[in-house]
Amino acid sequence: MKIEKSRALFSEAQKYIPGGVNSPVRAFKAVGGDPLFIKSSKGAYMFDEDDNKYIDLINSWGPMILGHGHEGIAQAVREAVDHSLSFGAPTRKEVEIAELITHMMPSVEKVRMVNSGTEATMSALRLARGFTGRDKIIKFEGCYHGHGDSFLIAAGSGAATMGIPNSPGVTKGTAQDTLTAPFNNLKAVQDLVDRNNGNIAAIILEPVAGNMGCVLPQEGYLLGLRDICDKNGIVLIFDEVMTGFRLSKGGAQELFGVRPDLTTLGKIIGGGMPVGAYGGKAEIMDFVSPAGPVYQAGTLSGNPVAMSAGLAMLTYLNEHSEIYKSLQDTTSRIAAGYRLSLDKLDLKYTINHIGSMISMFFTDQPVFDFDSAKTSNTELFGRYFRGMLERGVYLPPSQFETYFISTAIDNSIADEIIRANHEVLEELTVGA
Ligand SMILES: Cc1ncc(COP(=O)(O)O)c(C=O)c1O
Ligand SMILES: N[C@H](C=O)CCC(=O)O
Repeated sequence: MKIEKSRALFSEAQKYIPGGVNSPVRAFKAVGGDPLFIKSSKGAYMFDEDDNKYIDLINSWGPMILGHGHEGIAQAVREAVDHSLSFGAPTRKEVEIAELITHMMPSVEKVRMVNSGTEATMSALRLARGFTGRDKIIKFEGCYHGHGDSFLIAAGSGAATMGIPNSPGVTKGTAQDTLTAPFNNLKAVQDLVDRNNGNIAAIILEPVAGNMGCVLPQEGYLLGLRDICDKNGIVLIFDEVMTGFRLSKGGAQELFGVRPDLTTLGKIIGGGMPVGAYGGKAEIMDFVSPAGPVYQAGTLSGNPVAMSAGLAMLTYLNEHSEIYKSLQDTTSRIAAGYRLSLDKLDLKYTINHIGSMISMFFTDQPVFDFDSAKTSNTELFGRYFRGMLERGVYLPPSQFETYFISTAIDNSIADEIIRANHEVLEELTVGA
């Protein structure tokens, strides 16, 4: 594979950008080799600066549910740009998208737009604290909620990949207000709540974790958390930055039938543009300024171009809910193909999947929390990643991420992925 142009760009990039990238996981540090510089994308594919073509299983870390360059979204952006890039004043599109979000996700009675998932979770947390008058929060080991200080404790995603789940720079004062528990362990949460009686403002989680690889909630887990929150006056926050409008029209909360108090949303509601949002019960949301006392603001929040892209995307999803079944079928086809290869090669790796999210862990243990995710052989994952890349399949460059399937991946592309997976596993097995 020729990647001279990407290599040259990476070497230039390192002179001006820390580590040569604008988000750590992109640097390929966990998998080895040089990162690829991407020039364009269309449908299921991305093209790098050296004109190599890849089936994209990152899909911009989630938002490209409809694949790259969806015409409806692109057209909405073109039209918005013709009107303005930004006003810093209210617009009709903000009202329309807010109304649509509350329709698609009924637990969200009111919603505030921000510019990223990080902003959404930081703001939701401040709101939960302001609303309850309490300081402490509970998050789960291996869950990632962006890079806000309160969340860089036992964090997944890039923080886990870089081996810095607890980042320097977070003050002891902040860290002590973040309590952590293992995912899928209700007893651990109950113990924390009992030991910190009346001091917990919020429990925040990814209802399906995507940032330690794909990890599903066990039967009754989300309902159990709902119950603990109800009994203790704690605000339950579902971070649906990855799962909202991806796992179903109404997100993971619809799929599992559990209603959080607040929900955080991100990249998906911008159709790929930089957007985030937090919303939930009107009673809580009315604590946000200027309706209430909890301050939160943003010059570019509700940006008209981003709102137009998001509105086009959500409108499409709302009107085409049949895509969720087809995404699930494609993902199941890939999982079944992978399992067949594992059987043929007598390998016992673990595959977790739901809807259009899927991960393979290089471990024979079931993966249900961060500790079990960490039993995966990450060095082997690195070799697997490189093998897949050489065969034109671009996976997230870390074991602690999820692959995202888009509607642009049809059965024949899914079969290409399955074939590449088989070849690479066979090669790794022979080479072992
Ligand atoms: C579940 C979750 N929450 C929050 C974030 C933070 O979003 P952003 O990277 O847009 O700040 C991410 C992704 O990075 C995420 O996956
Ligand atoms: N897992 C993260 C987002 O969902 C990865 C994106 C990033 O950190 O750049």
